[in-house]
Amino acid sequence: MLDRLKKEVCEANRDLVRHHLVTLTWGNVSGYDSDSELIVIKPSGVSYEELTPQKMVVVDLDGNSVEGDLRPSSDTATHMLLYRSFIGIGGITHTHSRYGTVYAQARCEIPCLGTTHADHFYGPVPVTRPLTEEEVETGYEANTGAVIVERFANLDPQSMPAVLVAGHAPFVWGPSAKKSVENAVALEAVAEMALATQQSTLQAMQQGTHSAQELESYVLEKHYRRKHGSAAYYGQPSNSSASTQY
Ligand SMILES: O=C(CO)[C@@H](O)[C@@H](O)COP(=O)(O)O
Repeated sequence: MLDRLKKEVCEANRDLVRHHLVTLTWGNVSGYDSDSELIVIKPSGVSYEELTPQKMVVVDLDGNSVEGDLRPSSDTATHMLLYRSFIGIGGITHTHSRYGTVYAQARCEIPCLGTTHADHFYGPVPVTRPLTEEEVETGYEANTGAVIVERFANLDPQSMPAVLVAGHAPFVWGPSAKKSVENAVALEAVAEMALATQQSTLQAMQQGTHSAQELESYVLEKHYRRKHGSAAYYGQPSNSSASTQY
């Protein structure tokens, strides 16, 4: 059952290492099959090198184990809530990638400072509020999902396929497990560039004479729409990234 998805999710998890997005086992990828309403997710604490499609864990949207001998990722309840809330997403990647996590720990959104960012994310990458002590004690992982969903009350998860959980790290999604990893790669790249941009102007910012310049909204609009939606014209006609919504 779900053999193709298990293979894709296994490869997507292994790709986290290839893209230098994880240290030790600090990250996980899942994929969602909308027909069966089942989630395939990395087993908790297992090294990426050891992963095989057979070791992937299958759970339903209530967290019941459906297949697999290993315990699923400790973040499974967060993934479950995102699949329930952001209808249409097919993959989720959670990492502690360095620059994305620096912004999450600073509890700062990643500002949209240039077209590299605008090509991929339609505006600043948002940061959640911190969880309360009660939320941590009464269902930490599910409540991590809840603060993400709360933050997206006025945001579109299609045009903004990423979030920073305050004091924690990024969660990124997409139409498939593979695409969610690609979005995590993009997030890390724009976070690194934004930090370098902000640091290079830091002295002037401290003196109050300069601040990092946010990208003009019309350039953001142009770059995002070149790659996303019905008016997209980036890439080749058969290239799905030209019409991909996430
Ligand atoms: O966020 C964290 C740790 O802070 C976890 O995502 C990370 O260690 C991965 O956990 P799993 O091995 O997927 O259970």
